[in-house]
Amino acid sequence: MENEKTVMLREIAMQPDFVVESVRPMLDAMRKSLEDREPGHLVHGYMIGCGDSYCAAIAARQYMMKVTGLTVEPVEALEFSHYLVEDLPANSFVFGISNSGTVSRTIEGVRRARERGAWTFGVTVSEDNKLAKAAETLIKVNATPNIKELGDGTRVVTPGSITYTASMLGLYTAAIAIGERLGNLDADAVEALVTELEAVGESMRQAEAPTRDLAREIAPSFTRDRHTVIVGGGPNYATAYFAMAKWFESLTRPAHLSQLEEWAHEHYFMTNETVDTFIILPPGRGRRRGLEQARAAREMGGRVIMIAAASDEEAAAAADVHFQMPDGVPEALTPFVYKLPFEHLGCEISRVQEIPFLGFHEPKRQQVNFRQIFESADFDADDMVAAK
Ligand SMILES: N[C@@H]1[C@@H](O)[C@H](O)[C@@H](COP(=O)(O)O)O[C@@H]1O
Repeated sequence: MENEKTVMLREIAMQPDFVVESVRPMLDAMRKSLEDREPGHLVHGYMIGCGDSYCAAIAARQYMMKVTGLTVEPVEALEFSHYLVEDLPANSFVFGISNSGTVSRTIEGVRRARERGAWTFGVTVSEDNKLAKAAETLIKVNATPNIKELGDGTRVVTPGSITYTASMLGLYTAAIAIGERLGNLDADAVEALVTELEAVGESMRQAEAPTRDLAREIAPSFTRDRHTVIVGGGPNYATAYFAMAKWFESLTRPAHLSQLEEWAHEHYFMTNETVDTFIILPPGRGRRRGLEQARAAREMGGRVIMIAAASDEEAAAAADVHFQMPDGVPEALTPFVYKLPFEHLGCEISRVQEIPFLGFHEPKRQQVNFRQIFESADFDADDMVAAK
C-alpha cells in the first residue's frame, strides 16, 4: 500500500496547478448555473459546513461580501440546521459545503433551508451525492476526495488539503459570478479578480518548497510534552481553525484554536516555555495586533512561530521561526497560501514521529467516526417542534 504521507504530500503539491487551471472553468460553470434563476432578490447569504468545509465558509466571508455586495455569514452546520434556519429571513441563499456530499448536518441544513424557500447551492465534488441532490444548484469542485481508493484497491484517508482549497475556490468563484450577475462587478473588475485568483495559485507554487523544507527541519521539535496554540483573525481565523484540525487529524494530538484578539483573554494564561504559539500574520488589518500578541507570547517564555510575508521584518524579529510567505497576496486571498505550513507540519511531524493519520489504523476509530458524521439521524421539522 502506498504510504499515506506520500499521498498527502502529493495532494499538497497538486494545489498550485489545481488553482491556476480551475478558476476560469469553475467561474464559467457557475455563470451557467445562475442563468436558470433570477438572483436579483437575494439579500441574506449563509455558508454552512462541518470541519474543513466550515473553515472554507469562514475564509470566504470577507471576499463574498465585498464581491457580491450582499451580507453573507459562515455558520456551522448544526447551528444552522437546528437553530438559525427556523428564523431564516426571506430572500436568503445558502451554500452547503461538503467535499464528500454525505455529511448529515450539512445536507439537512440545505434541505431545511430549501423547504423555507431559500436558494440552495451544494459545493461538492459530484452531482450524484446526497448534498448535490438536496441542493437546487450544484457548484462542482473537482478535487480528489479525502477518502480515496488507490489503484491496488486499498483505501486511504488523509487530512484535507486540496479538498479545502477546492471548497474555497468554489466559494470565491461563486462570489465573482454572483457579483457579476447582480451588476456589482463590470467586465474589467471580473477579469481583475480572476487574474488575482490565478496569481494566488502561483504564490502557492512559490511557497511550496521552502515551506516543506522548513516544516521538515522543525518537525522533530514538536515533542509530545509541548502544547500548540494557533492564532488567526479575519479570513485567517479559518486558517487557524483548519490548522487545529490538521493537528487532530494528522497527529491525533490537541491544539488550541485562538481568535486573534481573544488570545490575550484566554490562551495567554497557559502561555509559558512549554507552549508553541503560531501567529498567522498576513499583511492587512490584523497585523498590528498579531505582532503585539507575538511579543507577549515570547515575553512569557513561549516559542513563537510566525506565518508572515517574506519581507515582513517586524514579524521576523518577533518570531523564533518565520514561515516566509510570498509578498503581495491580498489579505482576503491569504487563506489559500498561509495554510501550507500546517499541511506540511501535519505531514512531517506525523512521519517523523510515526503517527498514523486520524488513528484509523484502529478500525474502531474509523467505524465510530464515520457513524458519527455520515449516519447521524436527520433533524427534521418534527424535531424542531418537539424541542421547543
Ligand atoms: N475528517 C473529516 C474532515 O476532514 C472534513 O473536513 C469533515 C467535513 O467533511 P465534508 O467536507 O465531506 O462535509 O468531515 C470529517 O470530519
